[in-house]
Amino acid sequence: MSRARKHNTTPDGESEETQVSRLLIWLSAMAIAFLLAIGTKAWYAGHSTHGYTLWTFSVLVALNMLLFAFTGNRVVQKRALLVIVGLLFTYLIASGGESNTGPLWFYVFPPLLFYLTDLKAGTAMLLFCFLLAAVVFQFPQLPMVTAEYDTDFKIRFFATLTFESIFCFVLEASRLRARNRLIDLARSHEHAARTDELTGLSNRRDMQNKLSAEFSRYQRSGRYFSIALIDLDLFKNINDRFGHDAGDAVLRTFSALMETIIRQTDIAARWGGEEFLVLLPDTSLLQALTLAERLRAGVAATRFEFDGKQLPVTISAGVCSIANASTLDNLLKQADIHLYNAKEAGRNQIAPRVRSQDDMEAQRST
Ligand SMILES: Nc1nc2c(ncn2[C@@H]2O[C@H](COP(=O)(O)OP(=O)(O)OP(=O)(O)O)[C@@H](O)[C@H]2O)c(=O)[nH]1
Repeated sequence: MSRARKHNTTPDGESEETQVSRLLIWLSAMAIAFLLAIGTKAWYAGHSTHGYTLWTFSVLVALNMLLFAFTGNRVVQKRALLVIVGLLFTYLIASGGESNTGPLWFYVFPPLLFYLTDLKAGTAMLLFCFLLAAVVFQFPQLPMVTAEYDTDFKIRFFATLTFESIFCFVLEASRLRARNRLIDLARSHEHAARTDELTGLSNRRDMQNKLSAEFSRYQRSGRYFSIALIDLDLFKNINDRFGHDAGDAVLRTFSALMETIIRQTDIAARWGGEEFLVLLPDTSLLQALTLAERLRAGVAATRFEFDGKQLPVTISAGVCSIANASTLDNLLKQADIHLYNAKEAGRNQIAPRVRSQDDMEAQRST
């Protein structure tokens, strides 16, 4: 099985590895039934050694199933099954099975190999099996080799098996290609569903999920978090005076600037239009206010330009900590109220204004 297949889930949410496991169980069960039935038939037909050998293989397959049931180790189960099947086919070719029809079972091997291993390993194992068959066919006097096949059979056997192997290889390769393309497509769709196209930040839906996750974490562990709701001031004027493209450029530049200022663990999202929300895990109100102030000052100190013209860009922000809000709704409402207050107080500022902040500014101005 290909490496890429191992970590993926099917549309119904089941991992492919689980599907392979289920298939392996079915294959093993079928193999046991077949081996028991054909072994019994051989035994009744007087080929008791052949019958006993097939029964022994059915016991080995059953033991492998039991081993998997106890250990849950799929890799060992797959490898062991391949070894058992490989030994069985070697025996069937060497002994000829009943009426020299043993090699016919070999046709089961190519699809099974490609399904259980990847293309490279499957091809290598198939080549080894071809070599083994060639040796058995060519040297019937070898120890343990009891069958002899006529030339016509050998040629037809190799020709048809080669055709089947190439066919299986091409099918598996195109299946893998199509599957990888689907996975890439699903990934890019998933990314697009979470991302704001213009700024590359998380979009509102993604932020809502992250807020819910953070709130659950807070409920479980009591670890505080804060949010900052940020709005670009008089953004309509920028659009009106410099054009929509200039407005878009401001949104992009601001997003990039914000990402350089916040911590890696903080998450910034475009909440809608010219509004942004930053989620600050493990952050108190005071720390969040400090970060928001740093952002405000950073924006005020940055030269936003479009088409050689300087654009007047400032931000206002409302900050709130979960410590001051019992629910997510309340947290967002309070941040919105603070943002409104910041706008009302003249824009280019952060709210709430806590005493320490006021004090610092008062100290600075004296
Ligand atoms: N260029 C651009 N403009 C946008 C985008 N999304 C929203 N806007 C504009 O943002 C402007 C927001 O204007 P308002 O809600 O009046 O707010 P404001 O002009 O920022 O004023 P205050 O918020 O009170 O400071 C509107 O003109 C929207 O068209 C966008 O993706 N690109």
